[in-house]
Amino acid sequence: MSSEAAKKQPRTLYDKVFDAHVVHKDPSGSYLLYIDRHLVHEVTSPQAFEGLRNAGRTVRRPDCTLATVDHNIPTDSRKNFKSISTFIKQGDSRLQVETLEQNVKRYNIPFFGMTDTRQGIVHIVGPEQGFTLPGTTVVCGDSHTSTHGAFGALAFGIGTSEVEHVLATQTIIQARSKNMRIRIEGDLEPGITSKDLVLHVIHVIGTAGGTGCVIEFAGKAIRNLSMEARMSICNMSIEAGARAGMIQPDERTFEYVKGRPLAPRGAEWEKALAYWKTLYSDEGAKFDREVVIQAKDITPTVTWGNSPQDALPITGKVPDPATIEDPSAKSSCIAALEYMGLKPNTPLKDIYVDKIFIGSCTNSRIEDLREAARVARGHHIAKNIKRALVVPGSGAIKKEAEEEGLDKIFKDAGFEWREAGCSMCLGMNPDILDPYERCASTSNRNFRGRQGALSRTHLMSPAMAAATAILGHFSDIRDFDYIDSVDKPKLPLSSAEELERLQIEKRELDEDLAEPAAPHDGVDDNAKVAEEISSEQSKDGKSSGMEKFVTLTSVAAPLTKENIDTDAIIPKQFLKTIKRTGLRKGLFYESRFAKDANGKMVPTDFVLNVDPYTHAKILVVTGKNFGCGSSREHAPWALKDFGIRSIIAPSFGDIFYNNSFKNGLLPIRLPQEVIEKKLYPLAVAKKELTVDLPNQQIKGPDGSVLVDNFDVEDFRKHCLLNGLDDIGITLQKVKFIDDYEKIRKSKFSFLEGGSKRLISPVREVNKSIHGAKESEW
Ligand SMILES: CC(C)[C@H](C(=O)O)[C@@H](O)C(=O)O
Ligand code: SF4
Repeated sequence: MSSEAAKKQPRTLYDKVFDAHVVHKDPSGSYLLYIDRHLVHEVTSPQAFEGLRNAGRTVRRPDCTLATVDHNIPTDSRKNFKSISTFIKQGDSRLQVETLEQNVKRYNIPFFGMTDTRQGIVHIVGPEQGFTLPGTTVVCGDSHTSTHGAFGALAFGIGTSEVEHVLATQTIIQARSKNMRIRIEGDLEPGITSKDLVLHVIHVIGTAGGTGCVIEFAGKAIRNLSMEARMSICNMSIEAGARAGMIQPDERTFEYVKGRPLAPRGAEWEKALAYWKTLYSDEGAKFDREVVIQAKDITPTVTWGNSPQDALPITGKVPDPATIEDPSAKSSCIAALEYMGLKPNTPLKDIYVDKIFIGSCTNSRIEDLREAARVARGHHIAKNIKRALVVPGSGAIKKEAEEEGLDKIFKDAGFEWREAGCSMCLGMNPDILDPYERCASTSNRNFRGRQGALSRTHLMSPAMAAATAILGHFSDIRDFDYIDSVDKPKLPLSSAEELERLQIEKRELDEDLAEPAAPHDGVDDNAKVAEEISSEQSKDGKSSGMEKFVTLTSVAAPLTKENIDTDAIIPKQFLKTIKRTGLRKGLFYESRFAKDANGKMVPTDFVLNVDPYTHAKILVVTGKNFGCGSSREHAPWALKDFGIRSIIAPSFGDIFYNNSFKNGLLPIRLPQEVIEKKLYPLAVAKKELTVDLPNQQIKGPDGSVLVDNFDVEDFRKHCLLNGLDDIGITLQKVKFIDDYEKIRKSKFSFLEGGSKRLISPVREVNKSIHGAKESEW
């Protein structure tokens, strides 16, 4: 079929955006895609800039790039801010922030630093500035880049090697994903938010439900949502395992974009609009998978376990493992309940918490803060709440909220009103939970240790988190006593009798779950660990480059868990490095080390601590979705540092899978039963396996072929066998990139200029973002 004929076939929204960005199709089937918008933050970029520098390369399109700091920065008031060196107390955090500042200066990249009102979480800032536009390709070294799909953009997270690739070439090497559509039919019931919707979806399809797919969210309930709500949904498509989430752009989208500082204007706006209106899935377009959900089935939803799919209606009870038949689901449930300190069958409404976090790239937009403030108005946080943080997603949102008086409502109610950043979403800054503390959080991940070592996170909407702060325990937001006027007397929160009953139950539960003395693995320990890493790191500063992979023979360490996320492979405190090496110690840190009676970290009996697996070069994992979650390339770096070169599992998180190849690691997908029957028993028996890449075979200790013709894309195989650097290969195709840019300049002229149209630096902005005159920026 000619490519013209192919284009006339009905296409999905994803296909259309993908096709419009193809720079070159390799005979092996992989594509080189042009990237319109590249967002950069301090955690995943230092090694990329370093690689660029070492290779003598430069940034191809600073005007298509926009940088900000978000993960590491303290959220304390910046009123007395003098300099980064005095403001950021944690040395490793400071180094990452300062390194980004140096890099943006060196490469002339538009940047929102700590004194700029526009600074904020990278996924809040892009849309807010009009940098994110419909139909564009958007990437960032961050898994929640999927957020920008709410505009009908193809937006996905990438690893640090890919960040380097985009900086150098403005392109990325991609395979086509599958098309999946999730239709939410009908209307949401009153009180139900986009967060409830997306948690419900993930519960239905599972955290691996979207693996290998780009999900288009459609249906009446989606069309009726605001842009903020659509962003929250696309944001969490990564938690459903998808490469990206997308929503067809419509009048609401155009209305949101119009007038933003970087949005096209005048004739360019009209040209853009005409194009954006062609961005929808054609009648008859083929979806590889369709899921239909009735909006009326969605209730206020909270999570109880350590995976976003562990979500239940607030009217429900903590699950009882005794009722679960599937052995691996049963054991996951038992482990999650133990970690979360929950008893089976406890009504969710009876769960008390210690801290509240309202923030993150999922739920820190103005609409979220308005919802939470409506709940907080006229009330006060309950006595058992030790801290309740409200962290706006950006300086601009903070300012807008203050203009509306939301900060006052929160402060009067006992909440802390903080400065913009990622904050307690993953606690790379000082905002963390202490061990065993329980938090009602509006963020997106409830992984073990995510908000601090041994922390317990429950995900929910901003309104539900605010109500939890007021009542001290979870509650059904549909029953909440809103005080719409502050003059109205405060309503009793719960009857005295009920409160007493809940408190007695909580005491009983606490006694039942009497825990060992809490090890404190907070900031101080993190700083210590980071110091150790720096001293381990190689001094030459070179990127580790790409090692050849041909054949590999080794014992294989067996792992049985499913959904092993990259937070578990390498926890957040190890991300504060500006090097790619020295991460061996951090690998599976929370599983490999625990405090002994004297508070000293000692090795556990985790498989990689047990001989001969201490020398294993292969991991055999029986559970699906290995490496899901965050895009941190530190996960394959740590595996490689430990000596692991190949991971065999039924499925992988997409970004982890990509990142592995970029570092000379070979991830192999095999059916679960093949792994369980043929490879796992040999791994447990400490026998050697051989991975033979040229022949795509796995052999047993006697040389017999156990797996023949395992799947690996030709291009990736070629690169691994020859130790080839992707960037070098792409730069050989620079003529195709030049040609694409010529066409882009005329066809998509409204994308030209990009971030370079920002006026910077800006210290004070007087108007709300929407409607501000360009000259004010
Ligand atoms: C630091 C970054 C790599 C990471 C991500 O990719 O998601 C972070 O934002 C997170 O939420 O865990
Ligand atoms: S998920 Fe959390 S840590 Fe990651 S970008 Fe969003 S706010 Fe930041």
